[in-house]
Amino acid sequence: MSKLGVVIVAAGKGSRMKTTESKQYLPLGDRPILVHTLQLFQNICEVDEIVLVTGEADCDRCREYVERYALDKVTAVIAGGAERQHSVHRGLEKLAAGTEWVLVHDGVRPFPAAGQVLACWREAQEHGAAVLAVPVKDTIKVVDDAKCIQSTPDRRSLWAIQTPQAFQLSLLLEAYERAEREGFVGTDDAMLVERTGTVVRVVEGDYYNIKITTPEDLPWAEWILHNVRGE
Ligand SMILES: Nc1ccn([C@@H]2O[C@H](COP(=O)(O)OP(=O)(O)OP(=O)(O)O)[C@@H](O)[C@H]2O)c(=O)n1
Ligand SMILES: C[C@](O)(CO)[C@H](O)COP(=O)(O)O
Repeated sequence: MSKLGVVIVAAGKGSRMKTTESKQYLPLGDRPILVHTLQLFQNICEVDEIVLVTGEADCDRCREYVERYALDKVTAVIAGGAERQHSVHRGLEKLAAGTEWVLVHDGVRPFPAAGQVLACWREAQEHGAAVLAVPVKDTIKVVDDAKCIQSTPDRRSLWAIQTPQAFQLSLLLEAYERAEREGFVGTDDAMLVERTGTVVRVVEGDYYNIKITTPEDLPWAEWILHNVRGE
């Protein structure tokens, strides 16, 4: 039976949110944003294990959440690193022996649809690596430091990449170890796999799977919680 592990990263400072409390702990409905995310993966029966990576100072508080919300798939709460990539790497190394597949997910994305999470995993099972994404709606342009437009990529080829990102664990660990050896730091996990020559597939998700990043995202998240995810 292939074991599926999830690494949820929540060790960032949330600086763009401009709050003293790190954004992953801000309330969404009656509980922290991070708890919603943890509960979503807890409730996917195919998930065998969850490793939570958070700030050093927040490990005890997260262990309390694990107890309070009966998150019994959380097998470890560990401290992250300076960059998201470092946090993910620490989480990967904590997964149980025998874990064949891994989903890497942002703790501040509480709304992926469970069916789409599983579709992403199925695609990775077939091809080794897959990510959830949505077609961009705006025209995207490359702009230089002087704020002058340099080019306009064809919008039909542009996708906004989300998480979870799904991988065969051995493939992702190899990519992480190579990136570390070469001093490469990317902004998502797929980048590290792409640079090894492995093709990463996209699975179309939905626009509700937002990454809560700036203050404007908070009322939108409350709306999604009450009007889409049915709380
Ligand atoms: N060193 C880091 C940086 C980020 N993350 C996590 O990666 C996810 C996506 O990162 P982002 O939205 O950029 O969060 P922050 O880095 O906290 O935000 P900011 O860039 O505004 O500081 C978040 O769940 C964040 O907690 C992490 O675990 N470790
Ligand atoms: C991983 C990610 O959510 C994919 O869109 C995004 O790259 C995270 O970026 P951040 O700056 O760490 O939020």
